[in-house]
Amino acid sequence: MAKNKLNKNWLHDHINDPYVKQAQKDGFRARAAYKLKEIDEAEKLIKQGQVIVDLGCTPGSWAQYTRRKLAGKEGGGINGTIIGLDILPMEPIADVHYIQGDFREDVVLDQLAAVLEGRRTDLVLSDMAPNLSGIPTADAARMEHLIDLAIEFSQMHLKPGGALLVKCFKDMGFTQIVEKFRLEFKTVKQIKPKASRDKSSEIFLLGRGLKNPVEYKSAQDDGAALDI
Ligand SMILES: C[S@@+](CC[C@H](N)C(=O)[O-])C[C@H]1O[C@@H](n2cnc3c(N)ncnc32)[C@H](O)[C@@H]1O
Repeated sequence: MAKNKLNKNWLHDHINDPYVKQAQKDGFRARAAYKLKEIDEAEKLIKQGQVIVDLGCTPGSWAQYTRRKLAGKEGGGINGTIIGLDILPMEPIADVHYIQGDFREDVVLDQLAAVLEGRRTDLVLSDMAPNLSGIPTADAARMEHLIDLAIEFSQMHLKPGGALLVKCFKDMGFTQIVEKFRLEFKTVKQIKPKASRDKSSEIFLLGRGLKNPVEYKSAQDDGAALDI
């Protein structure tokens, strides 16, 4: 199909999408908020007082939803901690600690660890998706790499009873990713929320309860890069 026609079809679908309209009404920056809302309502993931890490947070609709769930009744601050991370800049959201950086870099992992100050998290969310090259094997490898890193991060920073929710694509190394989840988590669930477009192969994996939590060590703790 010609590129112009594809763009027109996308625009038509976008304008008529009920979740896009709802997001505008509810003040969410993206329709993606409803994917997290649906999963959260079914799985009871987000609770007051939690420490939550939101990987790939820009433009911020998951962080907005999470913030609303942790907000106090009187509309003051939040009861809990939200840390968002993305390569791209994000317009600030009150009470959300935002870090700009690439999750694949050790220095960024150390920044996240510094903000956590030794606290283990209750919930790690990852809606990260790599820039696609159009080469299926390369794209699957990039997706798998991001999810491997999210699993490693969870082993080091999740509470033993915590949960990791990641976005996957059925046509991007999905079987291997499910296997890895089963190795690392006590329960694993596949979830396709209604807000996730039918024609997309997008699916979410929810892992609960770590089988092999490990202690966090920064690259510097390993003595890897000292130049003195
Ligand atoms: C689908 S968007 C996330 C939408 C977000 N959950 C929301 O509700 O607004 C995916 C995000 O993942 C980010 N991303 C992709 N690779 C990343 C990486 N290596 N490190 C950090 N962020 C990354 C992208 O920049 C993009 O903003």
